[in-house]
Amino acid sequence: MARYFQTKDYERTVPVSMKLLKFLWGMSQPMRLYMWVALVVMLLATGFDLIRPYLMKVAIDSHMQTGNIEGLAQLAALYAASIGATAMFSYIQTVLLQYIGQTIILGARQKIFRHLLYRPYAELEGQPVGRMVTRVTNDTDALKELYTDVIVSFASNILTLIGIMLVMLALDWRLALVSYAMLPLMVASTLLYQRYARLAYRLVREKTALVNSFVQENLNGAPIVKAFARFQITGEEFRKLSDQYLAAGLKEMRTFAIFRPLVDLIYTLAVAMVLWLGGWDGKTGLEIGVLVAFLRYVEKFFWPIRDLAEKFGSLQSALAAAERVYDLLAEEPSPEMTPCTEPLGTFRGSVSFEDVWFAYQNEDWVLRGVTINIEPGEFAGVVGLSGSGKTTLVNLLLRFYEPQRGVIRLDGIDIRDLPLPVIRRKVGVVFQDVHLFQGSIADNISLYHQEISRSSVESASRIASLHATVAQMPQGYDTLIGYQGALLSAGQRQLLSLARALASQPDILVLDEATSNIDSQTEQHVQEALAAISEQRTILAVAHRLSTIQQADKIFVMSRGRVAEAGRHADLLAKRGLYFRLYSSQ
Ligand SMILES: Nc1ncnc2c1ncn2[C@@H]1O[C@H](COP(=O)(O)OP(=O)(O)OP(=O)(O)O)[C@@H](O)[C@H]1O
Repeated sequence: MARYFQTKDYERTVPVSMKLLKFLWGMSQPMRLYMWVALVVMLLATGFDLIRPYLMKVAIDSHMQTGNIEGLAQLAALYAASIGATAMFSYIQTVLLQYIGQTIILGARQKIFRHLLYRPYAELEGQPVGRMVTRVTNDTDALKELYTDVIVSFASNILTLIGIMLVMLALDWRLALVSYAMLPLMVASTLLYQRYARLAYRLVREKTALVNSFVQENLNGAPIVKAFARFQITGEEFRKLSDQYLAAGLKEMRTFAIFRPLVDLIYTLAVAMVLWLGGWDGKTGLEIGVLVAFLRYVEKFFWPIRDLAEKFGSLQSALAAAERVYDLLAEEPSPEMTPCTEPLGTFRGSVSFEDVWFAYQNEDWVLRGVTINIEPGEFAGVVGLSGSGKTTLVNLLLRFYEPQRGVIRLDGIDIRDLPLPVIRRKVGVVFQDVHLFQGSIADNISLYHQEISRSSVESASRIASLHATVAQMPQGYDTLIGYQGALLSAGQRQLLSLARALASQPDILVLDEATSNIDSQTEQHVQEALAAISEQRTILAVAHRLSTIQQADKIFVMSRGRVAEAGRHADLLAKRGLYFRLYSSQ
């Protein structure tokens, strides 16, 4: 059975640390009063349920045997009332518990999502999106169960169990002791069940996350799947994952399926023992009503135990989810979490890299002592072969990563001393890969910033040479652009992304291959517009197409992480070095 679950990871039990309990207890804080009320309601529902076998005993022993029809009718009414009360309290209990769970988890889900967004860029970049989706959705759902299904019902089950044991003792202590004799058997099978149920459940969750990631990745990359006719391979890979998911699900089901009949078997044993002892005792005068009531209590006696065992599985999975959520939220907040209290002053716009060394991993240096100086209002170009480190410069300037050595300064201030929100607001960037959100053109330019008015959106769009295209659209700036801007051409998407960077009127504009998909005529317009605005702001443009940066005040030529050459277009051509070769090859 030990090899039943192969994955070692899942053989780990969740340590219920004080920290975790404190975290869970803390999350329930706003709902605590409701939880107490739910416990009372639950006990009332169970109490009305438990009273019925006793009413039956009274009916048989006191009324049927004496022929007291009136008493019997009264009892029948009481019996019916208790059924009604149980139903009513059960309903209230369900609604209340769901309300508690949903409310707690509403807050938790928002916290997790915000936290993920604020994680450092380097960390997010390496994560499969599907796994993060699972954290925000599935894990919070599992956590919800803790509040809807586990905590309160645990307390209620334990109290109910004690209640039943006491009632059984009061009815007939010998029969009670016989029933209790089944407890060790029950505990043993419960423990065994818990062990395998927990492993099975974790396996299912892990496979769920894998399936989610796979579906997400392949649907995002649908054009590649189609263009490279990867239907069959992708289908087969998904089939393998689904098979693993199915196998995990079936393991979980088998574990579950064994447990219930096992409990029934133990229960039947208990009934047989009670009947045997009751029958034997019957000769010495055990009232039939007591026996009937006792048998009902024995049945109910096993309910909370079975429920506890089953809920223990939920408890474990919820704890596993809680642990992941706790670990996630306990991570050091990224500097972006710290709200910016300083007023956003204006940069004059100088940018400098001073002997900057950077490696994404270990000692694989991508930048090797880069020194760049850009004066306020200058238009600087960065060129170089693919992989020479141009985009990395942009990533460092935005503090997506920190350099291992050297300093980057904005207006002479080390950017590590500048609050991130300040940098992000003052440096506008157009990325190589354009990402557009669902919504209209205007929404995508303003990114829902209230302070960016429709007229700012329009003027940014004019500078980006997008206005004429938008003006022709029936809904103008309110035109919906579809999922990831599917309804726009690649060039239009780039122009939109440029307009977005311009709309916030940054002091420093960074363009990473911002015009690579645009025709030369439109590019010419963009160049002129940029030249006009570059009088008030600094522009740093990374480009493959050298025509883009010919007018630049300075051009830096990158080669293998170093600045190999720097100067104006004409001077660099005259040098007949790397820039000349790049230029000649275009
Ligand atoms: N997130 C990352 N993790 C690890 N290595 C990376 C990462 N991003 C880039 N690199 C590596 O860093 C080097 C420089 O990449 P960078 O994107 O800065 O080049 P580039 O000059 O902008 O190239 P291109 O012109 O193709 O955009 C490359 O060798 C690349 O493999």
